[in-house]
Amino acid sequence: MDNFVLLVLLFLALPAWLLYRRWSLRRRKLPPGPFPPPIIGNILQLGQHPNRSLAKLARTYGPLMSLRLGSSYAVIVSSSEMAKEVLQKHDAVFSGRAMPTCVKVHDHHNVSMNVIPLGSRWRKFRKICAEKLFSNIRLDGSEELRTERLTKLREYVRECSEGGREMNVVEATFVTMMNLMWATLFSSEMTTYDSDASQELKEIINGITRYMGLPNVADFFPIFERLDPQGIKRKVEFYMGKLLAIMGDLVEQRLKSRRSTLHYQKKNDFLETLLDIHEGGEYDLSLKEIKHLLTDLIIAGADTTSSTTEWAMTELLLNPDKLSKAKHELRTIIGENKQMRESDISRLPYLKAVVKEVLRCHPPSPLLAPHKTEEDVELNGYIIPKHTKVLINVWAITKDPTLWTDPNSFEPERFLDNNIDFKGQDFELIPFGSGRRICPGLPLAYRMLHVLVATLIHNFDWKFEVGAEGKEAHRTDVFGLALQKAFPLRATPISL
Ligand code: HEM
Repeated sequence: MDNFVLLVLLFLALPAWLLYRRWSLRRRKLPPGPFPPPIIGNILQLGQHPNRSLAKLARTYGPLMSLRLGSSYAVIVSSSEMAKEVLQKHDAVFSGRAMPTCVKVHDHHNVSMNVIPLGSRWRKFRKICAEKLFSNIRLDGSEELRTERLTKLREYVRECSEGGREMNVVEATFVTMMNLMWATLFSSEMTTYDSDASQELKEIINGITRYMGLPNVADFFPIFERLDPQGIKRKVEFYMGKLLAIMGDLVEQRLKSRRSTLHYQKKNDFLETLLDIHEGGEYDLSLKEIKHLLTDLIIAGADTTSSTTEWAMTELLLNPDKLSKAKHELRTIIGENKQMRESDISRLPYLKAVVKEVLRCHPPSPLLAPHKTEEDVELNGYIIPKHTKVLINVWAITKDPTLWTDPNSFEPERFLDNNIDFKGQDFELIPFGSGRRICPGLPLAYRMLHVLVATLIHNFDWKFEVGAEGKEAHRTDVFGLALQKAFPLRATPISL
């Protein structure tokens, strides 16, 4: 066929295709959306900051919007009312997971709680998390382990202060957060500040989260899945392999100690609980499932918690009046030179408001994790077909001027005279999601976020220069698995 005939065919096919699309849209009453150019659809409209681009498109097409991303169809939810419909009223239908191609490595896609569909295995993981890992009793039991790690953070900040050293806040919070997680999971210390081990672990976790967060051609066009043209799956396979091997070693060592030590003293951590379940009869939990579950908890908890703490410090340093209020509250209620405990959180309304406001301004998962419909469902007069990818634009909701006065300014005070919380009931603030797929680590993240921020400000002032680039440059973010700061925060602590 020569080029001319091909051109004529294309010329004739395009209007026919447009007519067909209009007809099928009308017939199926899909939500409205921007026109999808042939083949690529609306991919290019996602841009570098999909949360912002989608929020802008939603201003034209409404809170329930259709997009064609390559060969897949997606619906974007952009208002608190629609989020409530999706995550509360029709939760069961919308709680499937759109499986990213890159997690199909080391059999993770068949075992990982983060990506497997609702079903008996997923329910088992969620029950174990809720009852055995993240219940208040369990978390109270492991608090001492976390307090020790916070004391080390305090010592490290003091050392920086005595040496007049500038601190890279995200490095320090990452190490502390990893140590808090490691303490809770394994009652051991993973890394020390400025050490090679901390760099290696950071590289592995950053590698996984960076590559998982990249837009992948193979997700838009499944025919490229095997080819993996951007090499994303190969990279995730490499880093995931390393993390699974670390988990495997920890599990093996613990099993060995449990079996070889005569008067073995049980530890107060998640791994001990998981191995007790594995050896007892309450749930059928294999060693493979334990390794993948631990890997999931680390991947899901790492960047989200440390980047939120970095954002909190950034906003407090950019708003010294808010920093003074938070510090004053800590020093009057907890006392000078004392370390706050997790049980003190409820006595610190301003600190709680700071954490809420940070999660509102900088939700770490701005589109949550992609959901998927399990069957056809009617919503707001439209039909959402089975297997539709559903993105909930939490970022758009937290910047909605009809819900929030002056939504772009950092105002913890907005939370002082109401009970709005981020635990999944108030749909204007759902950084952890809501419904069946709500973040299971929320109770641990809640504790860690408050005590991390408190430890950094309670007994320290901070020398921080905004610089010629201006305040807004410090608020620039990079879209990925977690919404990270574009430039790391550096500031010098001064002991009080
Ligand atoms: C600031 C901290 C955190 C934020 C903002 C956050 C947010 C989220 C979000 C938005 C989701 C997806 C919800 C959805 O699909 O609708 C999620 C899922 C998840 N999170 Fe978190 N998370 C945080 C910390 C943690 C921690 C500390 C852990 C564990 C130690 C954790 C474990 C998980 C897991 C396992 C899932 C997958 C659940 C499932 O698909 O059933 N997260 N998280």
